Amino acid sequence: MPADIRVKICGLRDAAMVDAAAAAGAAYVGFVFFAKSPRNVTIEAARDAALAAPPGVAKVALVVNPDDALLDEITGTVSLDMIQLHGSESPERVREVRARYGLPVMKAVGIQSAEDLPALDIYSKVADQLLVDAKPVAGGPLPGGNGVPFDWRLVSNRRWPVPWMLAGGLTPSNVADAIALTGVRQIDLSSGVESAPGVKDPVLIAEFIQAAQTAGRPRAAAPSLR
Ligand SMILES: O=C(O)c1ccccc1N[C@@H]1O[C@H](COP(=O)(O)O)[C@@H](O)[C@H]1O
Repeated sequence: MPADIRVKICGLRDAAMVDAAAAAGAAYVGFVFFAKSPRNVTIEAARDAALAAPPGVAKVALVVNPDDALLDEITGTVSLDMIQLHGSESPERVREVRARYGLPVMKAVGIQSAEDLPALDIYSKVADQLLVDAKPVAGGPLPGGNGVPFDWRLVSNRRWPVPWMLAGGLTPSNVADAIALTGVRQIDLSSGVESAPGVKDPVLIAEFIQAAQTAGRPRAAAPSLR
C-alpha cells in the first residue's frame, strides 16, 4: 500500500493559497474556470497562482463543458499538469480533449445511487483518472463544490483500471471515515477547507491533510505482551 494519501485542494485563487496548500503537503492544486463558482479565477490569476506551485505539485484546471476556445486559452496561458472535466462531457469529448491538449484528463462522475456506478466503468476506459463526486442537486448552480457527501458505501473498496479520487463534502472531521470505508488513496476537496465561500483557510487545509495522511497510514501492529 502506498505510504501517503494524495490530496487535491481545489478552488485556489492566488499564490498565497497555493503556497499554503503546498506547504501543508497537497499533491495537487486546482483552479476553477467556471463563472458561477465563488472559486472562479481569471486565466491570468491562475497563471500567476500556478507559478507558485513547487515541483511535484500537480496543477489542475477544472472546467465544465468547455469549448476548445476556452481550453486553448487556458492551456496556452497557465502551466498545467492535468485537465479536470466536471460537466456532462461525453466519453468521446474526453478522448478529444486528451488528444488535442496532450494532458492527462480526470473525468468527474456524480454519484447518488447504484444506478450512477456504470458511468465510472465507461469513463475509466477513456480518462486518465476518475473523480468520484456527489451528484449535484438538480437545478443547483454548481455541478460540484457544494460541500455535500454521497453514500461512500457505494464505492467501498471499488477499483477501476485508472487511479481515482474521492470528492464531495469532505472535511477534516469526516475524511478518516471516508478513507476507512472506501479504501481510496486520493482525495479532492474544496468547500471543506474554506472560512467563507471561495476563501481557503490555511489552518483547515493543514488539519485536513494531516487527518487524511494519518488515516491512510497502515496501523502499527499491537505490541506483544511476551
Ligand atoms: O469548487 C467549485 O466551485 C466547483 C465548481 C464547478 C464544478 C466543480 C467544483 N468543485 C469540485 O467539486 C468537488 C467537491 O467539492 P466540495 O469539496 O464538496 O466542495 C471537488 O472535486 C471540486 O474539485
